[in-house]
Amino acid sequence: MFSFFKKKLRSVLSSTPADAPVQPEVPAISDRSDSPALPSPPSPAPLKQPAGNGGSMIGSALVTPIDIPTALALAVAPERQRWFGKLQEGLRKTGSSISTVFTGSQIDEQLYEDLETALLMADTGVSATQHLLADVRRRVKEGGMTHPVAVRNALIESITVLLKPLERPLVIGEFVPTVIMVTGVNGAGKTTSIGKLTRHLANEGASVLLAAADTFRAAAREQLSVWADRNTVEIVSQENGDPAAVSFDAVTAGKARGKDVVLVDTAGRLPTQLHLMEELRKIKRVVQKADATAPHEVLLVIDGNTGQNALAQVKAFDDTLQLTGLVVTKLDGTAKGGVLAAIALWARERAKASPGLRPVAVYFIGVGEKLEDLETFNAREFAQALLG
Ligand SMILES: Nc1nc2c(ncn2[C@@H]2O[C@H](COP(=O)(O)OP(=O)(O)OP(=O)(O)O)[C@@H](O)[C@H]2O)c(=O)[nH]1
Repeated sequence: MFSFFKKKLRSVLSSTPADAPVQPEVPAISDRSDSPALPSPPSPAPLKQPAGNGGSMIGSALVTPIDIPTALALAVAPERQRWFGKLQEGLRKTGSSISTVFTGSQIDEQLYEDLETALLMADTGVSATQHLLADVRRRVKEGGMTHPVAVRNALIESITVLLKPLERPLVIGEFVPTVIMVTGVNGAGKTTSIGKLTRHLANEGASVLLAAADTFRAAAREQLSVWADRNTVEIVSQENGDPAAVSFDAVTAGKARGKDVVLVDTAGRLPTQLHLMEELRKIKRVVQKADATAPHEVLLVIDGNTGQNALAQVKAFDDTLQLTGLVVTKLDGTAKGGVLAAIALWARERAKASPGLRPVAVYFIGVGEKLEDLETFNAREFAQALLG
């Protein structure tokens, strides 16, 4: 069983740099009742009460508890095996054309040519395709392999090794609150993913404050609320307000109320909309003003179905914001799942070119619209599901 989040003790981590590599196997938030996983929240600061609506004011923003119908019972965490089945099913379109390459009886140049074509068709991109081909050839040679099935296994290894650096758990608890800024193009799955994350966090006992910095779309707040858990989630919103001001107010409120997590939902935008990209930069800057250590995560949600276009988004948003992580949605039914390999190669080159930057992780991947359709990313599992 995989934990959805990794928790860290603030005291333990005070000697650890924020960008230090994360070590695996730390207890999950779910065992917080047995361990001092998350520091006790400080006493909430008194908040200004607005007249007559039951909410409270943080700066100019109204903070109101979200009312969720009780019929929405908390979902039980899915078994990983069931998830693997879903992932395999979701990646079938991408994987099946690659797998047919290995149905012959010998390893020859034709096989490598077919593999190259299949990887390119899966939107792996030229560089990652060349990288994988060279690595597979080396493995085949060094291993003295003679049967195409062995090439398939070599490819699983090559993909696993390439993707491995992207595999890192999202850490909650090192900072209180952990401020997570979520960005992406319109329709990538931001609000849905934030909703799922919120629900998982709430299920594990973490208190969450949502900043509705998507001030364009009124429905975004309602969309979030159906995922949220009664009493553990509050939302800071401001109709037609300034997204940076909403974010500032939310982080301030999160600190005052000792929330475990503040999730900042931003409006969708294209990297070509420069003024909107500048607005994201401003949100990040203003969040930093509210908490000098924040944002602790800057996530980009990408639609896996958009293949190489998703890679272009990653590069553009990273240039603007210095991303720390990705959520890759809509890997169900896509023929373009190879883009993960392209992202991994980009991340590797980024780490070489800018060793001072925090590496970009793929924290979660999504294969559908339900809560259980978003899970933590695991490199080997992904490679096996792809070619399984
Ligand atoms: N098939 C599939 N659909 C998904 C997945 N994740 C999200 N969706 C759907 O994608 C659509 C867009 O999702 P939203 O969460 O509204 O996207 P958004 O990025 O917040 O959109 P904007 O607020 O317009 O920027 C919705 O219909 C979601 O249900 C996924 O993993 N698989």
